[in-house]
Amino acid sequence: MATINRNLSDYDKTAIPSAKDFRFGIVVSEWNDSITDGLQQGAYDTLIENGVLPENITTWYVPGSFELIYGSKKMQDQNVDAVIAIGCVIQGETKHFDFVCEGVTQGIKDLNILKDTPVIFCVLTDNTMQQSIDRSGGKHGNKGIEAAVAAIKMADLRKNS
Ligand SMILES: Nc1c(NC[C@H](O)[C@H](O)[C@H](O)CO)[nH]c(=O)[nH]c1=O
Ligand SMILES: CC(=O)[C@@H](O)COP(=O)(O)O
Repeated sequence: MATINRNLSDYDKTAIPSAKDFRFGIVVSEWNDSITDGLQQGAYDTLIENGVLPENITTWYVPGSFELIYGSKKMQDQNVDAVIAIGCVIQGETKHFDFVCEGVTQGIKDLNILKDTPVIFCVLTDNTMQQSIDRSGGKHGNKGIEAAVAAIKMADLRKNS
């Protein structure tokens, strides 16, 4: 289902496990920070709304989305129950977009395989800035909210599996 057919901020609050005992790491790319700051705020607020204590949320910043791989790897070692990797990659004039998107996708996938702390992929890969605006608190909701919900669910699965 395409994003335009659902709002990224919508979720069933009755279907979220208790998150009060969980610790979360958030790694945020500074590239396109007008977008990633909105994604981070959405994720942070959603964690708090679902019972996570502020002192149990650690937030780090990295230069760009490609550095989310290393930052998330180090965050996995910080005694957290899940990591949220936040970035915004926007198509430019060259193929660099393709390599950054593929690299960060594969890198975060690898972290989910190699270590036992889930890393949530909250990376926008958009054609235009407007698409990013629409998905970071605009008309299509906030992907940071979606990512925080996924992080809570995966932390709960990790605890119970
Ligand atoms: N063009 C975008 C980038 N590019 C930078 C890379 O992510 C990386 O920081 C650089 O290649 C040095 O390793 N990053 C984004 O997050 N978003 C972009 O649109
Ligand atoms: C995703 C990128 O690295 C891209 O925005 C850089 O722009 P350009 O392809 O014009 O160099």
